[in-house]
Amino acid sequence: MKVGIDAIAFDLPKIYLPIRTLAENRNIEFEKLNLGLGLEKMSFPDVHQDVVTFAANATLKLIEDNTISPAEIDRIYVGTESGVDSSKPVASYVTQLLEQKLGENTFKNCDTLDMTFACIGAIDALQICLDFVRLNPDKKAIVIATDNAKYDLNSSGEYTQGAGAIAILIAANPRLISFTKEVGVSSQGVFDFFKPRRYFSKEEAGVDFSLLNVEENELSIYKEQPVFDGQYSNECYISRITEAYAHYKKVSNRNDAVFKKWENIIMHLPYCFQGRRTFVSIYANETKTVEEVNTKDFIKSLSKSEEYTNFVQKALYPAEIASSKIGNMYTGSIFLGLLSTLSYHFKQNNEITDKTFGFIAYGSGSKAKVFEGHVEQSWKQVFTNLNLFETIDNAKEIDFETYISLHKKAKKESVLSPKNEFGLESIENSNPNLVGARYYRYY
Ligand SMILES: CC(=O)CC(=O)SCCNC(=O)CCNC(=O)[C@H](O)C(C)(C)COP(=O)(O)OP(=O)(O)OC[C@H]1O[C@@H](n2cnc3c(N)ncnc32)[C@H](O)[C@@H]1OP(=O)(O)O
Repeated sequence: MKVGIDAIAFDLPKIYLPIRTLAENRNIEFEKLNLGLGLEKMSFPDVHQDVVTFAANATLKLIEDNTISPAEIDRIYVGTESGVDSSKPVASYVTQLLEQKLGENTFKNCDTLDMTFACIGAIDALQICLDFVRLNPDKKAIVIATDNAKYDLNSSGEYTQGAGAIAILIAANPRLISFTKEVGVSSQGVFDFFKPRRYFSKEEAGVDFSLLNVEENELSIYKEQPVFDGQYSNECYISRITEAYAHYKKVSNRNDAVFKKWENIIMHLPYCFQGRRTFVSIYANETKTVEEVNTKDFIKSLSKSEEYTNFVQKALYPAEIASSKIGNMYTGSIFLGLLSTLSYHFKQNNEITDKTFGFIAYGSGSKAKVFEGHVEQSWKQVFTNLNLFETIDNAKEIDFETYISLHKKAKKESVLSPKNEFGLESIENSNPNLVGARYYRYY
């Protein structure tokens, strides 16, 4: 029996800052960001948007566009590293919101959960749900990847920002992608990118917690932006992925260059060109002699060669298209790559049924996973009304001042008023039993 992704939906920010605008204001060469890292636009959440609204909107679309009966859904598992609460999961906000539209108690018997392991949390959720359906073929699960990839102003992560959610339906005999069981894994505990809990005095926190009965230094917050070392995080990404690829060959009992069977390679993309800049090591190990690979600057020159550029254009480019215009989505990034790749083939009218995709996931902290998926016969049916590229191209450009005021949360009015979507309405600050509760509604 095949198990995998039966349907997919997304919700993305509707506003963006051109990378050229950011480059000009930060005094960074635009060519470095555009030609060197592949960046074109940076999507940014509006005032009423957060990881909850992205997740709820994507899931509502998934359910409505695919006429899924909510009663069929046994699990809703969310992968996120930017939750809005340290205890109450995003999943519980999502079911609460969906019930506003779909009816009270719709998800009463549905198992809901958040999973966090930086950018790989939604892949972990996917694999747990795949196993669940393998054991219970008559049941279905929804996995949601939702995040706001927000970095400090003026940091080297600033130009890689992005946000949004992707929701997928996991089922037996899927229409889109079926997955084989083998998974290559590599993990190592490191501090390449993390979001530590920090303790604050009431004054430092700068928030009115007067209703809470707290002592000095009892307030702790997670900063939305990570602590990170960019170049070290790149090294960890490359090491874990190379190791997970080797492990994948071991667990799947293969000695050949497995990537050669992959029509496309769908990687976690923290920015557009990270995949191509990394995969060159695996490409070299699999296709060149040890002497060549160990020659000084060999990998660097291979990465610029016509041979490798042609390979990138065929295998990796389709997943990069959306990334260059959205930015990082943390957990959602690998699923955006899948959407982008399938949308590309749909637009080109390519026949890719039965083709194999290689999936390469990474989460800081750190862990990588490598596995394979096969394109199912009815994939085009799912893509008929998805319009990913059109949706991205319809986003509204914002200017630098608007971006800064959104980043600093100084802007109070949405750039684009919410319409036909869930939006954040208010945050409780008067009832002591509910301080900090977030209220949303369908606009
Ligand atoms: C965060 C996650 O989601 C989890 C992860 O994956 S961790 C791994 C990735 N880490 C991150 O994304 C953390 C946040 N990002 C960052 O800190 C930084 O963006 C980064 C470390 C990823 C990149 O650092 P950077 O200093 O901006 O860029 P750098 O590594 O020097 O590369 C610049 C590229 O532009 C090229 N370049 C520079 N000037 C150029 C020009 N004028 N024209 C063309 N190309 C140019 C350089 O040659 C280089 O490309 P190659 O190495 O392929 O030759």
